[in-house]
Amino acid sequence: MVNARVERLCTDPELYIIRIDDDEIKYFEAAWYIPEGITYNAYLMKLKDAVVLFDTTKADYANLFLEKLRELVNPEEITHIIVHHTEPDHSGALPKVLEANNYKAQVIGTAFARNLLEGFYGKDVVKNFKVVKDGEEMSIGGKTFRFITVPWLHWPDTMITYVVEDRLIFSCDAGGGYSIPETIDDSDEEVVQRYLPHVAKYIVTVIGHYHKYIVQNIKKLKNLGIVDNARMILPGHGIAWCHNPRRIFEFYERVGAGVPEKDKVLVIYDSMYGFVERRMEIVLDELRKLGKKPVVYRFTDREAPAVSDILGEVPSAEAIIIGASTFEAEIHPRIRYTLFEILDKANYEKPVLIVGAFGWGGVAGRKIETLITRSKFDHVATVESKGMPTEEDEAKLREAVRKLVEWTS
Ligand SMILES: Cc1cc2nc3c(=O)[nH]c(=O)nc-3n(C[C@H](O)[C@H](O)[C@H](O)COP(=O)(O)O)c2cc1C
Repeated sequence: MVNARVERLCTDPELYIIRIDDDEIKYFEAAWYIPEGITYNAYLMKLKDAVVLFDTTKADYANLFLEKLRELVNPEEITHIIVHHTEPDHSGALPKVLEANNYKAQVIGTAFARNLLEGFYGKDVVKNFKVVKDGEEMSIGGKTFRFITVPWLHWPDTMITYVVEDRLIFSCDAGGGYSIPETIDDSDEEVVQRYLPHVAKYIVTVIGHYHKYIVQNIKKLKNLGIVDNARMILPGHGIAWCHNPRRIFEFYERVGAGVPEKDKVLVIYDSMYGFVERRMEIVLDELRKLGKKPVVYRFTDREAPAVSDILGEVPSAEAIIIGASTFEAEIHPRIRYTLFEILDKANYEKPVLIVGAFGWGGVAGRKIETLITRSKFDHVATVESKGMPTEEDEAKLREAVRKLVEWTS
């Protein structure tokens, strides 16, 4: 059941989180399988003469959101609504919130956000809209609100808000992650450790297409001197970083840059009748002999892992091994789709070994090789042969694995 949580994050300023815990969603953006669910975080700040709402929630949960909002404030008292990013998981409830507010609040966002909101919800939501530019400051309720654009993190409309006197960063999607963490903030290390892999999965699936902008935009915020001093980083999904806020942006930088975990080799393959599988047994044996720690995802007639999970593993891999069978003169469809998404969203400089099996004419290995050589990945070798691997094939596979491992050292 979808739940809502409201908690006070601090007393000075008086700041609350309204978190909708969505455990009913299956495919985020109708694409990414997330059985772990997701949260949509909005924040409410009560100041001397102002009440500021930072983002809202998904349209489906507008009534639940309003119910929780009313526990904190009469919606008509909201003076400002800051829209960091118009994707409807954050803006969907805005029309209902504005209706409950009698359109009294000023809505604040970038020029792009204004356009998108009008396109999504009509003219009413933008009739009291204030366009802000990069670096612009506004005095609200005695505090200085600085708006900083972070374009393509992950839409053109995206910005963050920095409340200068309190050193608070409201970062919306930047700093977010999948899953429904047990805690609201980062006070429990075990919760954080369980949560971080969901952050990596979120980064690659949602922001991955623009991953160079992750590093670029975080650098921009660091150069402004606001990250090192931040008291809290408050994202639109997942954990609110109230204790060690820098940690989440450091994690984002590592994922954005594809910093590998020592010895982790990501192995992905399909096998219809076990021929690719036999090759991968040899590959895995050689990898383990060389002290590597393979993480394996396989598509067979019994299992089909989520591509979103595979994507989340790419940034921290030292190297990747892709095994595929030739299927109707093409790469097997499962691997074709997985590879398409990896190249689009997790295109890193990492060594790749390709392993192929075919019946009457090898195509998959060569096609993968063409795609890999055109990407940022480094092509180490392609070992492709017919049916069941021979002793000669086995020797070639072991040699190729050794070459791959040397590449990582
Ligand atoms: C639906 C299907 C389509 C296939 N298409 C081709 C093909 O176009 N060219 C080819 O050489 N082999 C083709 N094969 C044969 C497989 O590539 C070959 O048997 C390979 O060893 C399969 O490995 P696997 O059982 O691990 O998937 C096809 C097999 C199937 C079941």
